[in-house]
Formats: sequence, structure tokens, C-alpha cells
Amino acid sequence: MPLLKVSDLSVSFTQYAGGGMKKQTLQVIQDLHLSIEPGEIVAVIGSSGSGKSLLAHAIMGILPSNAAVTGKIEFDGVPLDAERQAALRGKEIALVPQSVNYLDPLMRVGRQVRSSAKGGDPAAEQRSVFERFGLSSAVERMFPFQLSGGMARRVLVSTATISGAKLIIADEPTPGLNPEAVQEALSQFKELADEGCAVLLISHDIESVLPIADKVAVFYAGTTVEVAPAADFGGDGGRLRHPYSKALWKALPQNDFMPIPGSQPSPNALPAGCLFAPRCSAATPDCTVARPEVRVLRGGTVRCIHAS
Ligand SMILES: Nc1ncnc2c1ncn2[C@@H]1O[C@H](COP(=O)(O)OP(=O)(O)OP(=O)(O)O)[C@@H](O)[C@H]1O
Ligand code: NI
Repeated sequence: MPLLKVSDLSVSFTQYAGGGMKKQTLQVIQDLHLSIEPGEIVAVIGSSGSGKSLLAHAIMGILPSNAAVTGKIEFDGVPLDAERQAALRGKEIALVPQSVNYLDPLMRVGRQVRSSAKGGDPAAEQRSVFERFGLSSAVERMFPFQLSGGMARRVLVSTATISGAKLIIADEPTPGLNPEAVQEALSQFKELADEGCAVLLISHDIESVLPIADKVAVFYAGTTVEVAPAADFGGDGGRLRHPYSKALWKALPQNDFMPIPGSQPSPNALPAGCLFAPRCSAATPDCTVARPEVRVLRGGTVRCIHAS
């Protein structure tokens, strides 16, 4: 049984445009599906604005109050409603945020990390988790502004680890880190997965996450166009199922370095049929009729009527 199962998730925001007279709906996530098993690392890949962070916030239950959510999120086989989200947040489900701005600027970091401990001896647990992630005991007494980027990231990972969470959601955990620090950060997530934790790893950078990911979910304009075993990202991309995943793969410098023409549609101007059709070289008139359903194909899933 998956630890987390997201089905048909949609998120929209209502905004008032044109001097507050006109109401517009921004459809930011549509019919999104995703599941993750204990011990598994699922990488969520997609360009800026594709809905990656909003998915994380929807699972955590921290979307802004003007967001309307439909669909189903289940954790451990039980629906994850607002009450359960509040009860599990920071305990069974932990977020490793992108930025140190999520730390309390006025509290020493040791104390912040200890406040997430679930065991009986928070001080001992905090020391052991700091040791595990190479943070000296002096760091305990520092304030967030005194930390380097790499130290701050280790503090954030320490907080998630000490909580003993079953699901860790890491939102772009490696921005601005040098390549060695990126590898170090990713190996820490791999260790947590090896200990049985499910890890949802959000990233722009498909290459760096591939070595540790089990599955890759490719996001486009607020939906999952493909979920593939990580091993399918290889060679000329021929094992991939969706034209967008293939195009992403081919766009990498070490592959064809071919950019994808056009741009991702904005949430207030989504095309009627397949969201990728306007940019797809394989699109036919059928593609513009309706949103393609999710299909299971060769051990993955795809939303494309032509995929085979
Ligand atoms: N509070 C909000 N109100 C209206 N629109 C929003 C709100 N928050 C996010 N959006 C829009 O939702 C879409 C998805 O945003 P999201 O932050 O999930 O993207 P992302 O994939 O995480 O991008 P990035 O890689 O840049 O972090 C974007 O078009 C964004 O502008
Ligand atoms: Ni984001």
C-alpha cells in the first residue's frame, strides 16, 4: 500500500483583476495523481510555475486560505483532511523547505531542532542528529543568520530527521549549493529512504536527482504528464512516454541541447485539450479535444493519447 496517494487533485485560486471588478479563477493544479511507497524516493520535476511547491503545500495543508482544493489525498490509507494534516504536520509528515527563512530568526537553532524531537530526550537526539549531519556543537547556540548556506540546509534536514517523519517532502533542497554539497544533501535523503522513509524530492534539476530517485514524476502546467521509473531517463529518451518528458531530456546540454519551443501556458489561459499540445511536434487535431486521461503504460503512467 502506498504511504501517500494523491488522486485527481485540483487547486485553484480566485483573484480579482481589473480594479477588483472582475473575478478570475487561476487553475494552478489539475487532476494531479502521484503515489509514494515507504522507502521510496519520488522526484518531482518540472519548470518554474508547474505547481511543484503547491503540491507540497497541499499535502502539508498549508495552502493560503483563498485556495480551493478538490480531489483526494490519502496518507497510510486514510484520507488526509485538514484536521489530520494539522496533527501529522512536523511529526509524521515533514517539510524540508527551500529557504532558511522558514527558521525562526530569533531562536537558537539547537532549540528549534529540539522542539521537533518526538522522543523522550530531545537534547540527546539533537546532538546525535547534528553529529550525523556534521554540525559541530557550537552550531547549537547559533542564530539562523549566523549559518552558512550549507549549514542552514543541514539544520533543516536535521529538523525533518529528528521528527521521525514517515514522509519527507523536500522542496528544492539544493539551490545555490556547489556540486559536492548537492551530492552530500542528496545522499542524506537517500540514507533516510534506506531507513524506510518516503521522500518526495522536488527539483528543477533532473540530472542531479536521477542517481537517487526511484521514480520521476514530470509536472507540466499543474499536472503529472508522466510518472516513470528513473532508469527510463537514459540514452536518447526513447523509453520515456510523454513528448514533454522526452523533450526535457533532449534539452539537457549533454544530450541534444535542443530547447523546447514556446512556453508553459499560464494558469488563467490553459488550452482546452492536452496542456502540452500547443508546443508538441506530434500533436494532432484529436489532442485539442479533451484532456487526456491517465493511462498505465510500460510500468509508468502517461497522459497522452498517442503514447505507446
Ligand atoms: N497564492 C497564490 N495565488 C495565486 N497564484 C499562485 C499562488 N501561489 C502560487 N500561484 C501560482 O501557481 C503556479 C504554481 O506555483 P508553484 O509555486 O507551485 O510553482 P513551482 O513549480 O513550485 O515553481 P518554482 O520551480 O518556481 O518553485 C504558478 O503559476 C504561481 O504563480
Ligand atoms: Ni516551487
